[in-house]
Amino acid sequence: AEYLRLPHSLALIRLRNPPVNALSLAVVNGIREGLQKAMSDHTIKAIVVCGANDKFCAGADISSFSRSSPGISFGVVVDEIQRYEKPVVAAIRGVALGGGLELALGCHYRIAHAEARVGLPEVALGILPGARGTQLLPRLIGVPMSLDLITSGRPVGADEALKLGILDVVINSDPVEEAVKFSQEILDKPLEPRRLLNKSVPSLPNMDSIFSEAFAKVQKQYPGFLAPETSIQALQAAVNLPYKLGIKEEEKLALYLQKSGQARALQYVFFAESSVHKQSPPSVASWQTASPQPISSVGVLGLGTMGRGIAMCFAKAGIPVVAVESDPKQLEIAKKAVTSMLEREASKMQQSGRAWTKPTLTFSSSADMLCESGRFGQKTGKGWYQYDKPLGRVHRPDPWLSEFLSQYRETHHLESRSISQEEILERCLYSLINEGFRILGEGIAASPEQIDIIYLSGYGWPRYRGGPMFYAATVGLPVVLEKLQKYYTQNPDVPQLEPSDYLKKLAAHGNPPPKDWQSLAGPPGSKL
Ligand SMILES: CCCCCC/C=C/CC(=O)SCCNC(=O)CCNC(=O)[C@H](O)C(C)(C)COP(=O)(O)OP(=O)(O)OC[C@H]1O[C@@H](n2cnc3c(N)ncnc32)[C@H](O)[C@@H]1OP(=O)(O)O
Repeated sequence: AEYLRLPHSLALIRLRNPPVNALSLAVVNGIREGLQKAMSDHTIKAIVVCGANDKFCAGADISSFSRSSPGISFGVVVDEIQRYEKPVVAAIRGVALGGGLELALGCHYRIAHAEARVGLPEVALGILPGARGTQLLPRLIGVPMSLDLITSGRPVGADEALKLGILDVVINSDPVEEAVKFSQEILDKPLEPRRLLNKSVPSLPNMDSIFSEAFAKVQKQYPGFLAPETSIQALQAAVNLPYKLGIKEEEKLALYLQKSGQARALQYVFFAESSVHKQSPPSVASWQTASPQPISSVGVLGLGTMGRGIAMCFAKAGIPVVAVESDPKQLEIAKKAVTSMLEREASKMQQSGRAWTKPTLTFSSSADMLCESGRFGQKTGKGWYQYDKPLGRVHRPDPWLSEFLSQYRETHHLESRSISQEEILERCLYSLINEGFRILGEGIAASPEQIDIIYLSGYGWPRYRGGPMFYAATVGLPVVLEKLQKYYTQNPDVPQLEPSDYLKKLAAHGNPPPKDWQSLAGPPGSKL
């Protein structure tokens, strides 16, 4: 941060850390030194805080989160500012987010440009506004709006922020110039009413129900996410405890979130999302040089209009298709439709004198066998389980199924054994992850981040787990490798379990983070 003496006995502290003036340790120290200088200089009467390059501050430097504990010591700076005996005015352009808004809340006044945006988006990173945000915001704008803004993390525009009371002045001109004029006008005004830490949270008669509704809302809206619920607990502390104890509770809850795997995963996702926008396919891949890959068989999930069309395309190309449809009615319709399409195709080809080779089109029989026995699942009260009643939801094991499975095993010469939840999870996930390593090694996927973002945005993978490749790094690559080796030895007929060379190469380096994988594993192959 830079310190400048301005005319009219004013000091200017300008945050400078491109591109978004994030709060690194150096920036925080700079702010503190600037403030101390201004306080000890008796010729300085007021201080304006602003950001360089048309941005106030986008909060803590997310890239350094793994090295420090964000928020905690910065809260002390925010309190110090409030207690200063000279007015401190925040001049906001661009964004004041996270720690950036907390800094502004510490200031005695906040002036912003009409196009500025302010907010506390910490929940999106798996943390909470831990530098006094959860304690100061409700003192300024009340509990209901603080709950809304903190649990959603949504930033608001300057006009809305003015209405809510977060900002004092919104202008269309330069906020620094405005703050300089404004500072001179408020020099004689008492600072005590501007110190949020000495205010109490506006009380409401129905506070308990406001909080219980907020808990219910976030559980429904963000299932599995820890940060929104934990933020509500911090806001409860703001209501129930004096400031001194409230900030201790905020610190405790912030630490709990920082240590959770969710924070690490969500911070990884923040950078992964921004990097996938910039990445192009691996350098070896190009539409000009790409050659088709051999396809030996195809699986189609779902036999609606699209699924049938896709199955037909492959069948017509002579590629074996396995199609799975769980809805028995849809399956019947699809079988008839596909058969008649194939027959039409065959007769067309016969008429044109071309040879017709019957394609292999196999429907999975397991669900059929149950349905053929009248077991349509919950709707008939029987399926893989028996239910309390048709359409009932309470299920219990069915002796009929044990008999069915034992016959099935006999027919297919399968040996029965119990499979733990752990094995199910590992075999499903690690084979998926293994495929991820394979396509990285082949140069088909540009980066682990790309695979992860596809899983987060396209396959409902929980954002707070960071995607399958990040998950592999969380578990540890040597562990993933060892487990795959074990399962492959037990199931040599399942090629998906054979550890990929790319994974082997990386695991030889221990457990490097995803961002280092490509440099460690060397250039990808050229399958594309
Ligand atoms: C020493 C400890 C101090 C502790 C202080 C107290 C702790 C408080 C907790 C927090 O503040 S958590 C952080 C809260 N802030 C955010 O979540 C903001 C995240 N950023 C954004 O929403 C957007 O980036 C933006 C600021 C609205 C700008 O969006 P725009 O579309 O204009 O640009 P981008 O491409 O997104 O970003 C440009 C560039 O900047 C990097 N970046 C953005 N924010 C941060 C950040 N907070 N920390 C580090 N880096 C940040 C972003 O990754 C881009 O970088 P690139 O290299 O160009 O890809």
